[in-house]
Amino acid sequence: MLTVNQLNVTLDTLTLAKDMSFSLQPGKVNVIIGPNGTGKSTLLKTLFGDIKAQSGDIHFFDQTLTTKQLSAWRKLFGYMPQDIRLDIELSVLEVVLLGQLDALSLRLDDALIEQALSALDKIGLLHLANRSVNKLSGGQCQMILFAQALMRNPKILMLDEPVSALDLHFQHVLLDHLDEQTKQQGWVTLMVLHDLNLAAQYADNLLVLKDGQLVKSGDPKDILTPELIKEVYGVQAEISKDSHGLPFVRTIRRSRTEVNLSTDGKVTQLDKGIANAI
Ligand SMILES: Nc1ncnc2c1ncn2[C@@H]1O[C@H](COP(=O)(O)OP(=O)(O)OP(=O)(O)O)[C@@H](O)[C@H]1O
Repeated sequence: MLTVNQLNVTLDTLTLAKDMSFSLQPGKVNVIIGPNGTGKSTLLKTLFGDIKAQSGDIHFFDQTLTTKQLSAWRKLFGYMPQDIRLDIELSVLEVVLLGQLDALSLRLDDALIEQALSALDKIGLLHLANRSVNKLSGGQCQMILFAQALMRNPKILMLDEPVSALDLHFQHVLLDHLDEQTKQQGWVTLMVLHDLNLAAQYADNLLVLKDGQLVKSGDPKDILTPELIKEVYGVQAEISKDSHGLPFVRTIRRSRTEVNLSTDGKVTQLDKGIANAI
């Protein structure tokens, strides 16, 4: 179990985690949602030990995150940060193998190569194995980084917006594989998603963040409501059920009168207010 107790993180003058506490169970997919700039990536970086919290503690069963034992702590993780570009002269297979960097420092054997090829095969990208990564599309890069994170054989898998560049097909390939492996391997999986419908379909546990605070957490079926969406995003939404009985969120645009668009396309006072809020 990954446990966070009374976590406080401030960067410059911004409070990005305020007395945050939660526990994440093995074998469960946990999804963080929340507005831009609210501290989602900061939370992942703090859990990974990239950002130091002002106070609070983080445990994985009997292991504790400390500066002294950072490298042992990081061995627990497969971590796919946000928006990484692969601007290097390596093949896809080599980049996936880098997920096993610790093993590589000893020896690169056939079993490791088989594992890397099998990881690519399972996500439908075996045909790219010998391609140079700096010639891949943005979505292909994202899938390759996912395969690399899987190669770590992690206990904790963290992904920051892993489907942001993916088409509909690959969104589901990645998330189905993630869900299946999380359950089979007993990983603690934690990812950031912006798409509330994907979050509702794949989260066993949803963590809703706003302004560095954990506003709500739980089963999406229980906690996703129009009121919550209005509170967190300031957007009107309707929620129905999909064919699996999962919440389906439909957001509703503001009327033209509300938006108060000027006919000549100039930004109005109301639009400026929205831009400032962002
Ligand atoms: N190292 C840093 N020093 C100072 N401020 C930072 C630092 N890293 C991030 N921030 C600020 O902290 C805020 C939260 O950033 P973070 O990346 O955690 O947001 P987020 O919720 O992941 O947003 P998004 O959905 O846009 O990716 C932002 O205002 C960002 O500018």
